Amino acid sequence: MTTAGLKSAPGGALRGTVRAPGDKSISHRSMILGALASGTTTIEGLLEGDDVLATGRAMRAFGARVEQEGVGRWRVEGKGGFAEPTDVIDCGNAGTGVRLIMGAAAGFSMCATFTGDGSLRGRPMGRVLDPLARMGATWLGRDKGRLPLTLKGGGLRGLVYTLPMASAQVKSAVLLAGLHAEGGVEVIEPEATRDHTERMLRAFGAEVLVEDRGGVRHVRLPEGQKLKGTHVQVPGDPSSAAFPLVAGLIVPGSEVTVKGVMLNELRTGLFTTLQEMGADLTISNVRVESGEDVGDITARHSQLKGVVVPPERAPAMIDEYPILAVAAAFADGPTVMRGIGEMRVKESDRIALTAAGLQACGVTVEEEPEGMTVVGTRGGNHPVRGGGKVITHGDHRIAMSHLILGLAAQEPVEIDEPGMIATSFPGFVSLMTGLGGSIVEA
Ligand SMILES: O=C(O)C1=C[C@@H](OP(=O)(O)O)[C@@H](O)[C@H](O)C1
Ligand SMILES: C=C(OP(=O)(O)O)C(=O)O
Repeated sequence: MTTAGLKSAPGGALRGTVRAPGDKSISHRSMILGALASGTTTIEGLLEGDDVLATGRAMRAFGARVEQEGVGRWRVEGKGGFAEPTDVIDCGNAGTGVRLIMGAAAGFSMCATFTGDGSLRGRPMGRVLDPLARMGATWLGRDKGRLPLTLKGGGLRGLVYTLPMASAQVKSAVLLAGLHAEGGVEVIEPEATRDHTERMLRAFGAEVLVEDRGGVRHVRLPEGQKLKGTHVQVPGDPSSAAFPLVAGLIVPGSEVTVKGVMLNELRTGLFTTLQEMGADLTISNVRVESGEDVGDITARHSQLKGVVVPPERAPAMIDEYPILAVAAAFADGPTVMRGIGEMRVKESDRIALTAAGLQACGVTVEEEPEGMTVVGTRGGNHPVRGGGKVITHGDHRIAMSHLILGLAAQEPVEIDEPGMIATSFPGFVSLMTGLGGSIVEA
């Protein structure tokens, strides 16, 4: 892990074709469902980022055999359930990992103690502990359900649960617990969130019933579902593809293609928003891989204009607002982002850090409790200054977003802590330098 900072500098156009790394959400789920299932699950294209590797180690601790067979190729031998772990489960930096694993573990009559890094220990776990407790699980831990905590599961009853916030992690925790709950579970989503758990549960042989009732999704998992190992082809991660694609849009003269990007519409809100801003983004070669639409996306340098992002689009692009804010800095006029309070409880307070990072680079940003407005500098007329030293608080997306900004600004941009980039996008620096970007140790 690099300890020095990193610096990105403006230079020539970015050009080339790259492959998106495996999707993080699907990679976590392939490990967890593989471990819960009976028999063999083979995975291709797994994201070998630190978050997913921590989930793989956790699955071993719960009794599964998890082996790497090649680059991105893994085999999970599930035992049809979890066995009690003999040590603390450390989920590292991964909210997705710990929340989904707690849901899965709650189904079994055993105790498991969970922890994570400093960032994860500060994030709210009550959002999954509340529904799990209603199902009959118990837990002991710090105030407000922060990690570390011990969860005791087993003997769960069914639950009909309306999500109090748009969170695929909470939905997934309830569904995974529901695999071993009397009467099954139903999750009601007033705002649709990424549906990978539903799709993948089906691929592992479970019956999942999804109904849209007046714009509200009802996801029902009937009692008694059994999972069987399967093959998972992990598609490219749109949240990671966002970085080289936005770089292609804001660095003059650029043309960047990212191949194999998942196009699930509950994940592609950023691309829709960029197109509304006037981005030259073209999608080609659309095909279906493991039940998900996948395509190749080409971004050409574009003069963007500011837009109002519909708040209801937030769940489909929640991790992409920091990089959208960077694109918005290069646009003509303000870009208004609202309904994004969830950004404050990610790896960092992403509204505060995005605003602070952009302000350090000479961009005007107005912060709101659940939103922010980035005032674009009208591209060539008033270029983005850059030159900031950005505090990332160990947040990978804050780090990558500001490094992208530095490739298109007038002065280099420095970030303090690049090590965490490996949680979601271990090849980020080499991929960007391969396209012609200048990113070096600070
Ligand atoms: O389910 C998932 O894989 C994820 C859901 C989102 O979190 P929330 O469920 O907290 O919105 C997202 O931010 C995270 O990166 C991955
Ligand atoms: C929020 C994120 O991940 P997680 O919640 O899994 O830590 C992310 O990757 O941007």
